[in-house]
Amino acid sequence: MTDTTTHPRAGADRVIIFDTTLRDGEQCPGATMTFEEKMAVADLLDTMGVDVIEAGYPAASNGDFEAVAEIARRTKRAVVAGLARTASGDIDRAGEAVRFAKRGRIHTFVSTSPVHMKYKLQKTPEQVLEMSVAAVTRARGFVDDVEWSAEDGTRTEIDFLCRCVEAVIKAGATTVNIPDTVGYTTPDEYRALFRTVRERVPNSDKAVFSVHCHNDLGMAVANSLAGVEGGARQIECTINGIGERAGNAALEEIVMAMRVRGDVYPYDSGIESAMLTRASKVVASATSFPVQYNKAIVGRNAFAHESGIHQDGMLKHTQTYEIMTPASVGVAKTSLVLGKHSGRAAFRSRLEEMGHKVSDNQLQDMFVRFKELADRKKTVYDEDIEALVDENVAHLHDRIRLDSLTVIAGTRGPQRATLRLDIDGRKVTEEADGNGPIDAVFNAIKALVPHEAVLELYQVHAVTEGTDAQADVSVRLAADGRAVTARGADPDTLVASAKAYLGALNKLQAGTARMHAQHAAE
Ligand SMILES: CC(=O)SCCNC(=O)CCNC(=O)[C@H](O)C(C)(C)COP(=O)(O)OP(=O)(O)OC[C@H]1O[C@@H](n2cnc3c(N)ncnc32)[C@H](O)[C@@H]1OP(=O)(O)O
Ligand SMILES: CC(C)C(=O)C(=O)O
Ligand SMILES: [Mg+2]
Repeated sequence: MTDTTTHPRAGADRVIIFDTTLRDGEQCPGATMTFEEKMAVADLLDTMGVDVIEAGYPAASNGDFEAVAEIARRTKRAVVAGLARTASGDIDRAGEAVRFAKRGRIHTFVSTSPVHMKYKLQKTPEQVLEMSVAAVTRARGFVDDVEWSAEDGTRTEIDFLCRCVEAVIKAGATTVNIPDTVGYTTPDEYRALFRTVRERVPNSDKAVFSVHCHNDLGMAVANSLAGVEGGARQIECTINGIGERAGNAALEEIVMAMRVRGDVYPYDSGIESAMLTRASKVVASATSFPVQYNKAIVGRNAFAHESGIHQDGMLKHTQTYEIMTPASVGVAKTSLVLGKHSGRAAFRSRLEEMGHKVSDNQLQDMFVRFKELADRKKTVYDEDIEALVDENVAHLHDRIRLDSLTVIAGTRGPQRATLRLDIDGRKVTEEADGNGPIDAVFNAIKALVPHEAVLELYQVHAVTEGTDAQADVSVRLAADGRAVTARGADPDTLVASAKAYLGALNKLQAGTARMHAQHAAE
C-alpha cells in the first residue's frame, strides 16, 4: 500500500502533467471563473508541481487574455500555455499573453478527422496540413515551446495523422498532442495509436507526445494511462475531471494511479499529492461545481466507511479496505461513519474516541437504541451518540420505562395519547386526552403513575440541524420541597418528552425511596 507518498518515486519514468482546468475545464457549461478565482487556482497548480498550466484561450476575450497574461507573470515554476486556433490572429494573441512568462508555450490546434475537416472547417486535408505548418511556424516566432494538437485525433485517418505530425515537428512543434476529443477511443486502441505514430513518423523523437482524453464513455483516465504506455510522456488533465461535456481525465486519479500502481505503471509525475484534496476544494468552490460524493481520490466518501464489516476490518488493519493512506492525498483521516449499516466494533470505537468506556451490557443496550435511531435518521452525529450515552447512564436504574407511545394530534382535537409503560417489568397501558399532544402524553403518564409532582420546566432543543434532528427535551418536576431535572432525546419530540418526564419521575421516586430507607434505618 502506498504510504504517505506525496513526492515522485525515484527511478520512475517522468511524465509531464499539463493541467487544463483553466481552459478545457472552464469550457464546461456553468464553470466560468472570475479573474481572482483563476489566479487562486493557477497559484495552487504551480505550488503543487503541475508542469504546464494551460491558463486559457487569449483570443477568446479580453478577460481571457488578461487572465493568461497575469498567470504568465506570476507563475514561478510551471510553463504557462495559451491556446490558439491555427488562425494568425489567435497565434498572435496567445504569443502576446505568454511572452510575460518565464517559460511560455503556444498551443495551437486544428481538427484532422474527416468529419471535422469536411463539415466544421470545410477544408481539405491538404489545407489543414498547410494551416498546421503555418501556425507552428508563426508560433515559433514568439516562443521556442510550441505544442500542436490534432483535434479529434482518435477519429483521424492514420496516414494523414502521420503526415501532419511529421510536418509540424519539422516546422518546430516541440510537443505533439493527439486528443481523444470526443471520448471515443479505448485503452488498447489509444496505446496502439501512439506506438504506430511514433514508429512511422521519422522525426518523432524530436517531440514529446501527449495524451488529452475526454470522459464520454468513462474511460478518460484509463485511456490516458494507455497512451503513456504507448510512448506519450505528457498527460493533459483537469482537477476534478471537469471539462467539455462529461469532462476530461481527472488529474488526481492519474497522479494516484501512477503512484499507487507503480508496479504496473513505471511512470510518475512531480505532483505533491498531499495537495490534491485542497486543489479539488479550491476548484469546486471557484467553479461552483460540486464534487460527487463517490468521486475517486477527492470525493468526500473516498476515505469513509459505513458498513459494519468494513469498519471492523479497518479497525483491525487499515489495508483491509484502503489502497492508499488518506494523508497521501491530503485528507486528515479515514472516517468511520456511523449509520444503519454499522456494527458494534465501530460503535464501541466511536464511544471510546468520545471518552466513554462502557461495559458489554451497556454497549449492547446502547447499540440496540443506536440501530433504532439510525433506521430513522439519515446521519447519526456525535451529538446523537452523546444523547444516547446520557440517557443510558441517567436511566440505568429506572423502574418506569417507556414501552410505546402513539399520539393523535392535529387541528381536530382532542389530542389523544396511548401510552404503554414497563413498571418494574409489568406492562400497563392508558389512554388520555389533553390540551395539545404533550399535555395528552403527560396526562397518560399521570394516570399510570399517580403523583403530586408539579411540572416546573419543559424545554425543547434540537440536538443537531435538519428536520430529522433529535429533539432534546428537559423536564423539571418538584415535589415535597425537592426538584429534579431529566432529559430525553428522540427524533420524535413527543417520545423525547415522555422519556424526559419519566426520567424526572424516576429520579423523584428513587430519591423518595432513599429517604424512606434512611428514615427506616434511623
Ligand atoms: C476541442 C476544443 O476544446 S477546441 C477549443 C474550444 N474553445 C473555445 O471555443 C472557447 C473560445 N472560443 C471563442 O471565444 C470563439 O469561438 C472564438 C473567439 C475562438 C471564435 O469566435 P468566432 O470568430 O465568432 O467563430 P465561431 O466560434 O462562431 O466559429 C469558429 C470558427 O473557427 C473555425 N475554426 C475552428 N477551429 C479552428 C482551428 N483550429 N483553426 C482555424 N479555424 C478554426 C471554424 O471553422 C469557424 O470558422 P467559420 O466562422 O469560418 O465557419
Ligand atoms: C484543443 C484540444 C486539445 C482539445 O481540447 C480537444 O481536442 O479536446
Ligand atoms: Mg479537450
